Amino acid sequence: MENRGEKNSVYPLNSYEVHPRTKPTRVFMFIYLCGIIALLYHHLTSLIFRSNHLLPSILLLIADLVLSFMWVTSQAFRWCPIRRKVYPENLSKVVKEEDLPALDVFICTADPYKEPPIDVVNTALSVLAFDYPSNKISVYVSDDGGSQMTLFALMQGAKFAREWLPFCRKHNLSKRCPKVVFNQHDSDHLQLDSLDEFQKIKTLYEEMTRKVEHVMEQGFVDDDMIDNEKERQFFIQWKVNDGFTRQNHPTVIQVLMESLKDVGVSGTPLPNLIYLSREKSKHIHHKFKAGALNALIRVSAIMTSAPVVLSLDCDMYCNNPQAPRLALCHLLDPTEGSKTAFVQFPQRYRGINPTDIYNNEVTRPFIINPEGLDGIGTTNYVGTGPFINRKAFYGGPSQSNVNIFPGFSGDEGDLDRTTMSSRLILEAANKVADCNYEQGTNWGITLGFRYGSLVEDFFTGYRMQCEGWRSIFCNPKTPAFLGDFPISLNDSLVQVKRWSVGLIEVGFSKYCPFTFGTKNRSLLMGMAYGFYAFWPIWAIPTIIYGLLPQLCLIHDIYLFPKVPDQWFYLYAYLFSATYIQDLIESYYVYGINFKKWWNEQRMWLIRGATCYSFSFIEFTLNRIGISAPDFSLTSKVIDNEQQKRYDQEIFDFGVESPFFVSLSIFALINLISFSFGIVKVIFMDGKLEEILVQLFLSGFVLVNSLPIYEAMVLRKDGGRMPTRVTLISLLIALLLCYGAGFAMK
Ligand SMILES: O=c1ccn([C@@H]2O[C@H](COP(=O)(O)OP(=O)(O)O[C@H]3O[C@H](CO)[C@@H](O)[C@H](O)[C@H]3O)[C@@H](O)[C@H]2O)c(=O)[nH]1
Ligand SMILES: [Mn+2]
Repeated sequence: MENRGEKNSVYPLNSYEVHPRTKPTRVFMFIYLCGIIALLYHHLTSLIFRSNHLLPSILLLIADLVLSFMWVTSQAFRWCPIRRKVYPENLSKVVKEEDLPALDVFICTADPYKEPPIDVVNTALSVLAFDYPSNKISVYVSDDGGSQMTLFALMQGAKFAREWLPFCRKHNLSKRCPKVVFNQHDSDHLQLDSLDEFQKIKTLYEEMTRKVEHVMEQGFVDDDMIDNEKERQFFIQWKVNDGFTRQNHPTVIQVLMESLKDVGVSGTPLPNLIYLSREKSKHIHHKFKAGALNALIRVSAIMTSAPVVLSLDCDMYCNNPQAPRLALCHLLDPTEGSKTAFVQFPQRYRGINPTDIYNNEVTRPFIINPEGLDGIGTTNYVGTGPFINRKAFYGGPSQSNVNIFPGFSGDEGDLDRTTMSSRLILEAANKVADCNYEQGTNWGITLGFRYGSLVEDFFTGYRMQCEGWRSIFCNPKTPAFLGDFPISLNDSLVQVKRWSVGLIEVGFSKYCPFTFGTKNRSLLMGMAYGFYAFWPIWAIPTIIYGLLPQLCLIHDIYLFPKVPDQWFYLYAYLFSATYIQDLIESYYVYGINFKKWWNEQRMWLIRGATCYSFSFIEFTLNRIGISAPDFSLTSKVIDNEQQKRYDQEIFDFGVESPFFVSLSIFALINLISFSFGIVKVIFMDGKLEEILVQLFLSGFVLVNSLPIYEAMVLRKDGGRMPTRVTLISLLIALLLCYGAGFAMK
């Protein structure tokens, strides 16, 4: 095992080691590659010499070509995975507390009804309470929902913060998100004599929650919810503008807490808290989250311009107040720090059920692959949880003096930042949040978050790396941030569909990783990012292997080598080796138990049969102008019924979604084909050795589909498969079974 991270320094900030599995993995890579080449050879010879079922043979060849392509490109993740350690205890020896860099935190929210304002407040409070000098923290909340309720909630949050932040510090709480602290009745770690204090602050929190809920019920901020004239002024824009809607409204910037003016109950300084709702107009596209973040970058550049930026989704609260110090162990590294664009903490979630039925943890792309990318210096950006070097938004690591405010009369460097809420500062900040400010500038092209993909995070991180920046994966035992995730199958698939559309957008752009990435960075990076950019093509082998052998079986067409045939063993090897390697990696290296792993592979099949193929259709429709890209925000509101089913690990169908029609068709065709095969072998003298592979494939899908059959016939609850979906899929499945005979023969 190597340990190349520990520099000559007496006080190292970080170190890393290469995974011990790297060498055996490379040997396996070579053996498996030989298997793939043999398989493709077999395909070609059978196509040329024994082409009795031309169409199915070509389709199988296509499926295997796609699988081979994905396998080859994904080896970039396995080439040199590393694991890092940080030594935050050494930070104080390298940099004085007062010299720590300032931190601007961006929190994005977009809809008060899908993202409850009280949760946004909780996220903001958890970050305001970082174990970091208060006067160096500025939290900016971007509200794309343009909602007075969200502003009201944050205003209440700022009042509560005056009590909460000193309280966290005094008792050195290890969790600082109020909702979490109060929910788990976690007062154990407090001294007995401070329990009173705990109760008192809990009551304050509950009062705040009640007020916010009341305003949510009303749908607006009533005068009697406001304490004084100053607060009334906060909401003036909603009052004077009759046409204030979420899509059409002026910029609202409100400084809710100002470090230099405000102090907490104990006289300690407080961080800055700023509410921003950028200007929106129906006539100018707002570019979703990327647009919101670019407005945040500019506004914060005017108001505080901290060298380090943290970007969070509104549901991602801080679970470890040490997080900034962990990130600084990399960003302040004497040799590598200045080349580092961002330090990414993984997306982790709270409340995942024990076997993670929808594979929300997506361990492979979120934990396993990033360790591989880290080894080649190009960890991917996942939108929430990265600590970013502000310079990386403005150009490559060697670039300097970039004008980030084109067309701006005042020089932002000249602005006096000592009073953040001065008229001049606020005027400038308002100007750069205008919806037409970016027109004719490089924002979204070479500056800030790049436009053109629904996964602005992936795209922007990738472009930074092509400019020469490196990035780092930091995955401490105690997750730094925890977030929400969709708890119904349909919502989960809708989310993955959005990601898929975004990824294909990158794949089919002029920045295609295979060409642009390889040229500007490295072959391994081009392969890894290319793998992601074409991720949804996994749909092709899933559809072919999930339907074709089954339909052929029904029509007595046998596609695979018979059992004692040498080629049969090749198929058996390739199939089992991938599954076993995946299982070993998941189980031994990442501690994922068998059930979780099984559910994970099931979700890959489900995604292949639903959202991946739908994302291709959506991407095509967007390209030819029939539809437009849509962000389809994930709802973070909890439906009690759904939550109950989720906690009991019961699949939640319930809605009449086209995804479920597609899924049911797969389930039914495989059921029919498997039954047919069994009947054939037992009662009609069918030869098992001839149909074994096809029977196995049907059986494999069948076992994976058990929850679907159950939801179709046995269940009565709200999460059952809607009857219409079952009937429509049955009809289509029967038609396909019948029609396949004509097509294949
Ligand atoms: O027009 C928009 C749309 C979304 N958001 C915010 O974007 C975040 C992510 O939205 P969510 O619906 O939760 O999507 P997820 O799929 O959970 O988000 C993942 O995927 C996104 C890219 O599709 C990344 O931006 C996110 O960081 C990443 O967590 C939320 O905070 C939203 O408030 C905006 O600010 N403006
Ligand atoms: Mn989310």
